[in-house]
Amino acid sequence: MTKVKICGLKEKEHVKAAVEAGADAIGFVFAASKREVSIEQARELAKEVPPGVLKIGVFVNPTMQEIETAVREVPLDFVQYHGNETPEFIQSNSFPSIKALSVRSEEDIDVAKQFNTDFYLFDAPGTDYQGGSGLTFNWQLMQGHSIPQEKIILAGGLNPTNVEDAIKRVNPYMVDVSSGVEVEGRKDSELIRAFIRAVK
Ligand SMILES: O=C(O)c1ccccc1NCC(=O)[C@H](O)[C@H](O)COP(=O)(O)O
Repeated sequence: MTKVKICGLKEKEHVKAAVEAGADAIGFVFAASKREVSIEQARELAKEVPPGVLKIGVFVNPTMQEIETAVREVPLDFVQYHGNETPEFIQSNSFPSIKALSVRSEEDIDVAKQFNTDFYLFDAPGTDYQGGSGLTFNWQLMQGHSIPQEKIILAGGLNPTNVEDAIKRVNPYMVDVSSGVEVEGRKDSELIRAFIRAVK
């Protein structure tokens, strides 16, 4: 069954709603964004996440020190690189990793092969921030690549209505959502539940 990551959580009630509804991963954004949280906030939110649900820290061009501090203090299970990090930078540490790639063309999907990471998160290009735009990209571009399906996380503009179709077309290991479970810029517990229901 396709796994689900609910990203950009800032409030305990939404972390609880996601966990209770069966989320497999929770994302905390440590980058310039309306969804940004501090290490202290994330540490408090993480207390609501039981073992078995992954805690993923989202970073944009972080320093190694920033990553190490967050991994230790929250603590995090995965580091999601959502900026222009190089393959060498990502490989210079041993943290489980996800490399986010903005998809405009088939070539953008091939870029994944340069990175030795646990997962690739294919996303629409950012608008206001580096991610979390709420826009979809052309899923047709995900046909015919040679990336192992079990390494693919699909993101970008997913919501309770379109996620079933997205899964049928792309067959990802995991889907990721942020804007699609928000109302007026704030997470919504009912939409979180509806999204997870639609996936499962
Ligand atoms: O969500 C953000 O605000 C964000 C800001 C800066 C870098 C990454 C960010 N989000 C990363 C994610 O994993 C989002 O869930 C992903 O981009 C999908 O977002 P959406 O299209 O809003 O569902």
